Amino acid sequence: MIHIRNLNKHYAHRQILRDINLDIARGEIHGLLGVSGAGKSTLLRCINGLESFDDNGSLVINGVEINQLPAQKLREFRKKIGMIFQDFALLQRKTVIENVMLPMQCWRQDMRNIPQQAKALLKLVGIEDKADFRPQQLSGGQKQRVAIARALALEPQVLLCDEATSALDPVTTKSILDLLKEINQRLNITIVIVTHQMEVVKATCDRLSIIEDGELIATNSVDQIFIEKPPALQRITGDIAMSTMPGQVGFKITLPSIEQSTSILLGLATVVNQAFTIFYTQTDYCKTGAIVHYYITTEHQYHQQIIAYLNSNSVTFQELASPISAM
Ligand SMILES: Nc1ncnc2c1ncn2[C@@H]1O[C@H](COP(=O)(O)OP(=O)(O)OP(=O)(O)O)[C@@H](O)[C@H]1O
Repeated sequence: MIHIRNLNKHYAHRQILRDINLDIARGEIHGLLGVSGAGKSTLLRCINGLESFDDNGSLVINGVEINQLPAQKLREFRKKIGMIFQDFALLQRKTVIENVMLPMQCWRQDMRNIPQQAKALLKLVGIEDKADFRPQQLSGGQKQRVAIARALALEPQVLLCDEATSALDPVTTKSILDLLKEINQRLNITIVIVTHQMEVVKATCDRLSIIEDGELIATNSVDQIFIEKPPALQRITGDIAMSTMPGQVGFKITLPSIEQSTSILLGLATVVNQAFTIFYTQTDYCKTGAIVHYYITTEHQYHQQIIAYLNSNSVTFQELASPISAM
């Protein structure tokens, strides 16, 4: 659906995006995660055709190469891409339904059907009763629903979300994310979500890319990224470095479900004669289920048995730093 190859972007002499290569499948919800200034929004604007990029790069959406597309063709192409923003970008002097009708009026569709189509969109996003309100009479979540309805007005194939829930409280964020998932399922729209909120990615996205200083550092399914926790993700989450007590060995064990945890931990207890302690646990609730990270310590004599046991059960693990070996 979206194929990006060797995409570089400069502002004046400063390079903002570096050799981005990324494939996003039709119907996927893809997250772009990174710290502030990493280049997420710039990449989103390139996908939307709002920003140009270096000549040698390629960005193909639904079979159309958009690099250097003539202006009129680009305008036509952009009809198929909807976008929503953190600040909603609604016209304050127009009513809710007028905001939703605007893109259809601009593109001169059959004017008779427009009010009916706009009402259907408001129903889809759950605010048909607010059609005649003005944006300032709505809550943040309701405003974002209007923005989503307007973004869907031209029946886009792709919906781009730029920090769309960053200004919302957790409960409203969840309701907007649920709506995006419903739209993705019902309309089979490909969704790209730019965010710095880890919970948004976990709850909503199928796959995830991490951007750091303009470079795409990691791309994978969300659960695989949270199982592997590459250093780029740890830099965003600010994970604390755990170490063991002197004379002990420590491991971070990652298990892809709570059910699997029980059997692995029971097996581990047998291997070390029950002599281990779980001193910290952390759970990542992803769209596909819970990924649990256990931090354990045990006596040094069990070091090799634990490694053999974890390897034989294909468990993802990391050894924790030991103060003894560091001395
Ligand atoms: N129009 C512009 N002119 C010059 N530099 C720009 C422009 N737009 C963005 N930048 C720079 O490009 C870099 C990436 O910005 P971008 O907005 O893409 O980052 P981001 O990851 O989306 O950050 P945030 O999460 O804060 O929105 C930043 O250093 C920013 O200062």
